[in-house]
Amino acid sequence: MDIFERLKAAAKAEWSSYVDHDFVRQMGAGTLAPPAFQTYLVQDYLFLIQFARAYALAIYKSRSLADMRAAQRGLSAILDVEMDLHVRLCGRWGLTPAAIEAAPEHLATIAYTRFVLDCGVSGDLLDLHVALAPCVIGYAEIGRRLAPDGVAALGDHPYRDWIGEYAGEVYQEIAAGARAHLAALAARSMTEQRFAELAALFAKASRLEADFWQMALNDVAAG
Ligand SMILES: Cc1ncc(CO)c(N)n1
Repeated sequence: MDIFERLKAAAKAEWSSYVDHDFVRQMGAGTLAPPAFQTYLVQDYLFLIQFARAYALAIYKSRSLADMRAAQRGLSAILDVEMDLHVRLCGRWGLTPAAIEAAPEHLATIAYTRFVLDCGVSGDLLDLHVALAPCVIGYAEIGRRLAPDGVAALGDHPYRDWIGEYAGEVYQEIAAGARAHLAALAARSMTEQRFAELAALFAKASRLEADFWQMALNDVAAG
């Protein structure tokens, strides 16, 4: 069992509140209300700006070039891969990057991103990567789950672009790389006494992921 499996097992309830969230189920079923998806994607764009800062912080907190390169891959996954999806989809709704960046951040966006940044500022590189893990590895798991028969089988699914992005090979490899790096980092610097502390960080980040989905559902319910 690698460190990621151990963290997931230690935070079972929080993890499933995230990956089995209603938002995810509705998206998979194609029944998710488009305004909820739009709210989510605009907030996610703002979220990714802060997560790019968190990966930049991981470069700063690295003592070896190998750790720096791992963090750089996370940063480039956001800047060169994920952001393209967000810009493309928001563009279809007539939203420019400038308009999205001018949108106010929801509290759920602020809570999650600043929590992760604080883990990095107050802790070490392992704390920071554990706080980042639910994000990158979780979306790969969700993507695979929503496209069990592969991206091609999605047909004209209303959320095929989103699902295809996270189920696709490029993102799956990014997540596998992040998972392998986390395992190497833990093998090098984790003590057993520290595991409970790391599991608490992981559980909190997973809960903040669930709150992020919920924020988009609540926003639409509130009109
Ligand atoms: C909220 C959230 N979690 C994870 C990811 C994956 O990068 C994302 N784009 N947004």
